[in-house]
Amino acid sequence: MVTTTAPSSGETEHATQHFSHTNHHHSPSPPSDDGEPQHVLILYASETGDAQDVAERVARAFRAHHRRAVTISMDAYDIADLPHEPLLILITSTHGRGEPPPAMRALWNKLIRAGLPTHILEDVHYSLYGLGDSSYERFCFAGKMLARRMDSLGARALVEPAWGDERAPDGIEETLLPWLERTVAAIAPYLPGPSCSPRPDTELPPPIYQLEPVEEGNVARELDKLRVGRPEGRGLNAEYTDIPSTNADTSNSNANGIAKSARAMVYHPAGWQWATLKHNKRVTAPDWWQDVREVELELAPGVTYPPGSICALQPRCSDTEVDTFLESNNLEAEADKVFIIRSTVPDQPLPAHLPSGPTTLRTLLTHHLDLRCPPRKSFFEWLRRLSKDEREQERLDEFISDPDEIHDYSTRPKRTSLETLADFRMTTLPMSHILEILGPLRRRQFSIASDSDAHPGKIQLLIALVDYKTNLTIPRVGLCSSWLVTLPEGTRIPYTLLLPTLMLPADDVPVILVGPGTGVAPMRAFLETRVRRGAAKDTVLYFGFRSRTADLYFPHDWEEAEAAGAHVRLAPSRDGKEKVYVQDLIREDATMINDWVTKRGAHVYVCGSTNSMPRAVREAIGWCISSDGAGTLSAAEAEEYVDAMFDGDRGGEESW
Ligand SMILES: Cc1cc2nc3c(=O)[nH]c(=O)nc-3n(C[C@H](O)[C@H](O)[C@H](O)COP(=O)(O)O)c2cc1C
Repeated sequence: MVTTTAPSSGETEHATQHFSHTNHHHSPSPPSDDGEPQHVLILYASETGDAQDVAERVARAFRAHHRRAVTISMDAYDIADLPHEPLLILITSTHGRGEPPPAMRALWNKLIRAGLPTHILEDVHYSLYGLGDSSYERFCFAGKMLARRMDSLGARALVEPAWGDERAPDGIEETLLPWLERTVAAIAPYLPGPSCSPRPDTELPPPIYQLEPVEEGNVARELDKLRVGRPEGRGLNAEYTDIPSTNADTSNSNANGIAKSARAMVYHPAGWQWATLKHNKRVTAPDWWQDVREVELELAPGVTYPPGSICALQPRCSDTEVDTFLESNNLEAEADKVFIIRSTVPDQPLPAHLPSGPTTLRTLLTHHLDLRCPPRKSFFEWLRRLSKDEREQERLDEFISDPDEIHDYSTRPKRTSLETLADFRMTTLPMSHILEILGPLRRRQFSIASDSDAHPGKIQLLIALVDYKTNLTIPRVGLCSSWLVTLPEGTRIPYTLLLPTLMLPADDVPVILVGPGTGVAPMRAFLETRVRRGAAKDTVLYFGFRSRTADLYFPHDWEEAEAAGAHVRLAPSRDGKEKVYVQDLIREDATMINDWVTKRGAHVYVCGSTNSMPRAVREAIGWCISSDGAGTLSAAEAEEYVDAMFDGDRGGEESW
């Protein structure tokens, strides 16, 4: 919402400061002596890894054509360089309700400032690919907005933008391949390189990372280099932090001294902090099908956060899975050797998920790389390049040529990369390419369930242990939640805070909060804030759950909020003869809802783990304000009214 609004005129003043014409020294591609571009720059914004995977595939396509390509996440890019990028590829997904992924937000907010000269990007030639899901109302909206803004600032599209739809029968491949072909054909001729035929897809390319060994005596010195004078901005945006002893991983008794010193460090990107796990208690009944945890983290003194903030946690892979990987790829002897990762591609900074100081393969597999992610097409392409077994090659060719095969084999049953490797046991991953083949271990985001002032120095979360069955024999469990539930109290864990996408209005404006299941987490934070600010009587919470004895979270808080004057409406769907849902209770309160919405400008926030619930809530509110309920509007007018609330800033939805 905030990120997609039009620029306000108040921002005009400093708008051009972000696009310094003289600031060339950050440029990843200083023009060569004759001014020709040396590489194509691929800027991507990705939250769950798809757009990053596409960016790397695009870079490999250019390299296969003997052209240089540099990939940088948008949040690690200095926008001052943008006007000086002659050849640019932009790749972004869309999140929220048609919003840019967090990695695009800073760049986007600068791009939409009013007062930017309309020719500021006139030297930029670009090609753009957006990823999305057509079941969302605003399909590929972030990519579409970005393309429009690039054009309005004078940039020239070399190729028509294309949109990848994960719902399409062939997924994104349907549009990606033709777009990629056109993009390479349009851009490669401007880049230096031989005109010989491209490297075949099945040939292993030279590695883009070099693993430079570090001698035992130099580990501390290399770490100091990182600590002292750590440069700001892109490139070295990581730091090392000693893991407190409760977190020390002592499972590998073979580890030598060097390995231990490196393993005692866990990298975390700039902006991450450490918290102590204070509580991790199950709040669903012991015999209930779902294990939901109330988790409390204690923060460093002085850390506060606005209501509605999100807490991101970096999970870790289990020692057993890491050992399985090492063993099946014959890499046990390499596991604890210390090295520094260097990029072999000129101007290519290390991506944020890779540590810029000494590390080991074991550390990388535990904290940085994802062994659980269902393999994408690029993973099968890598296996095909590495495979020497004819039968496996045939099977891999089937996967590569038919997106349906990948969907049935990995996406739908959520087969992990590790399990896939076990199926292709004749093919092993070499140390030289592992960092390219395995994607980043992604942070997981949780809505904070507490108000910062009501719980000073604490973050409370409500986390459901994700486990479900597919057609695979071993049940699937979520990496982050399964890791969290094993942690003893007192464990130190890294976290970062993301700003809210839903924001409370002024205290005299009524607020309607709707949160079934664990979707109640941010609603509980909002309710606490409103009670603390004396706005309880103008706040109503609708909380849906199955049964009072099984999954009624935070029961005492609801009593306290009611005592303070708030309206708390509980909807247990299985306790009575008739099922009760949040939307039923909203209809029961038609008079109040109509008054609050149509006369007092109420805001509505909805959060939950289903796609149909937000629509049902909108319909219920529409009914309340229509002449069928307690209002005066026709059904069509009421629907339009509610949609306008959500399109503007009076409504917010978060679903997953
Ligand atoms: C919470 C959530 C919200 C999403 N919202 C939208 C949306 O509004 N429009 C859209 O086209 N795609 C939407 N998507 C689909 C993503 O854009 C798509 O899954 C994409 O492949 C993710 O790429 P990434 O992993 O690089 O972030 C959403 C996905 C999630 C998980």
